[in-house]
Amino acid sequence: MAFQDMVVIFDLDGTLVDSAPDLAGAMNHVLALEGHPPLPLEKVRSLVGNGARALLERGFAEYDHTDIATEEMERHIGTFIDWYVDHIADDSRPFPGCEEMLDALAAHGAALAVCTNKTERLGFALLEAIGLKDRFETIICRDTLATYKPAPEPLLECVTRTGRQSGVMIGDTMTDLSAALAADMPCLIASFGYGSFTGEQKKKAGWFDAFDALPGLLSKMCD
Ligand SMILES: O=C(O)COP(=O)(O)O
Ligand SMILES: [Mg+2]
Repeated sequence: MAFQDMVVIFDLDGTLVDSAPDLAGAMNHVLALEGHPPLPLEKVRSLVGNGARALLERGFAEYDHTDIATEEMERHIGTFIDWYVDHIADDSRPFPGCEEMLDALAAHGAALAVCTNKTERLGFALLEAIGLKDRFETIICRDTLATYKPAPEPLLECVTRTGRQSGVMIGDTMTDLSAALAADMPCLIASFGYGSFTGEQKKKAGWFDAFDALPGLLSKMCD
């Protein structure tokens, strides 16, 4: 496989972008309205990876606030999203070396894609706000297709849409690794991301500690 045959598919939260500060802001806004104290940033980081609903459910669960009625949860999600849209990149930034790494991969001829479990509304807004949106040939969000990660289809769709022969998933949580395994695609995990993995799960992915290592790792996969 050569770079020209490959689409490199990036997860967004916790992989390209350190978005936890603004996600924490939105979550703590909702929690405060319900009389709960704010959760620390480190805790929120560990809860990100499956979309807004799962994030809120996990946040409320930290206060043993479970069995929330569907209508009530929809209201919380609405409040969360309204706040988050207004603050989407107050403190969210690409992880160090992100732009340089994307430049290097593009220069090698790789196609670049995003596959995120954020909805299109939030995913596009975040990528636009941090100036990365135009770098990607295709962006697949949670509501772009009928299925979302950990289903394999969104990853396979990135390959189809870019017309490349194969894809490599770059992510930070088990959601990304499971999707890649289901799509029979190699997966590299950012150690600086938000995921947690068992020893067995760790062995199923390649790992990198900083973006400057990524072009070299991918180039080895091309050999
Ligand atoms: O917003 C989330 O919870 C997940 O988003 P990601 O798929 O880009 O990590
Ligand atoms: Mg992620």
